[in-house]
Amino acid sequence: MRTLTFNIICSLLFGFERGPKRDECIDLFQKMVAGFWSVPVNLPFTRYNRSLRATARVRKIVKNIILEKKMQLEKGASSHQDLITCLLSIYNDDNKELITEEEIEDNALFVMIAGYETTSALLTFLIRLLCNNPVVHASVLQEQEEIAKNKPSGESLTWEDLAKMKYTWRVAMETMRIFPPIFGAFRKALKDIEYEGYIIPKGWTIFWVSYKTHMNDSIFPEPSKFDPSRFENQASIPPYSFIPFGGGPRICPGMEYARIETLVTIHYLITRFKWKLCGDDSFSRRPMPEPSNGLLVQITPRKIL
Ligand code: HEM
Repeated sequence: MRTLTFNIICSLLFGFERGPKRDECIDLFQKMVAGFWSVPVNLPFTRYNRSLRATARVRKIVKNIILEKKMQLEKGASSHQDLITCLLSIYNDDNKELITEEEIEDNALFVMIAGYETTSALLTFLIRLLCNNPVVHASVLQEQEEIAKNKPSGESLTWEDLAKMKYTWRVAMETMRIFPPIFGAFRKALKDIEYEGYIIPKGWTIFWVSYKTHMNDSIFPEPSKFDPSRFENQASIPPYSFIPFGGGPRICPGMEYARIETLVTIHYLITRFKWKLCGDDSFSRRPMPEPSNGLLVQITPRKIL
């Protein structure tokens, strides 16, 4: 799933298509991300050191992509090909580039990271859940087959089709409630806040934890039960209580992208394949939730409608 989300983000956001360069990049990228949560000891044999070296090479690749795009733009290519060409084409009133190449490089890397392990964690846990829960699997399959059978063979999914995937998205939301890919983030208290008898002074840094809120039984009754129907009436869920994507002005800007990526992937997976779990079912957080020994599945093609 990580390879899939990485490839999607590369081709959609950077116009970086299939090929040996992209394959090299995913390998480097995995080494880079592995070092984010390592002890920062910079010696040749450490994970941290491998991550630093991989980061330098990924940066070089992204820098070259930016230069290539810049040349294409100078030759009259469209400024709306991908994220990089859009960022390169933002000018100030004096017709000067508003964002430096270094900033574009940083943004490109940040978006790659933010959209890589998050959606892949959601997809992995959805695949696991669909194995373990035949009733939910049957309902998702029914919804997706209904959409597939009304399309001429080979026609891509449309926005209208995505809007029809209501049950599938409720299953994804319930999956994120129980296994939020990001377990929390930092905020700064703008004023003194009283919380359950404690004062959090203005200026303090707060770490909000989505899992705790999602498991609060006064908001989500029987919180350990997997029940997608709790999202049928979303107006009944109090604001800032379902927060897999965070909230407020810094809410995840990739939320819609993640929804589309998830729905499209599940559509093709469930209508074309059957799968069953082969390995053990345990998982841990490192810090993303992930199956402890990978999610081993046996996958077989289904008869396509
Ligand atoms: C299931 C998938 C995803 C989940 C659960 C998720 C979750 C989150 C969360 C919890 C935050 C912090 C929000 C806050 O502080 O309030 C965040 C921020 C962010 N996400 Fe996502 N995300 C997902 C997918 C993506 C994708 C696909 C992209 C890009 C294509 C993306 C780009 C970002 C960026 C750029 C930020 C930083 C926003 C800022 O600081 O202003 N995310 N995400």
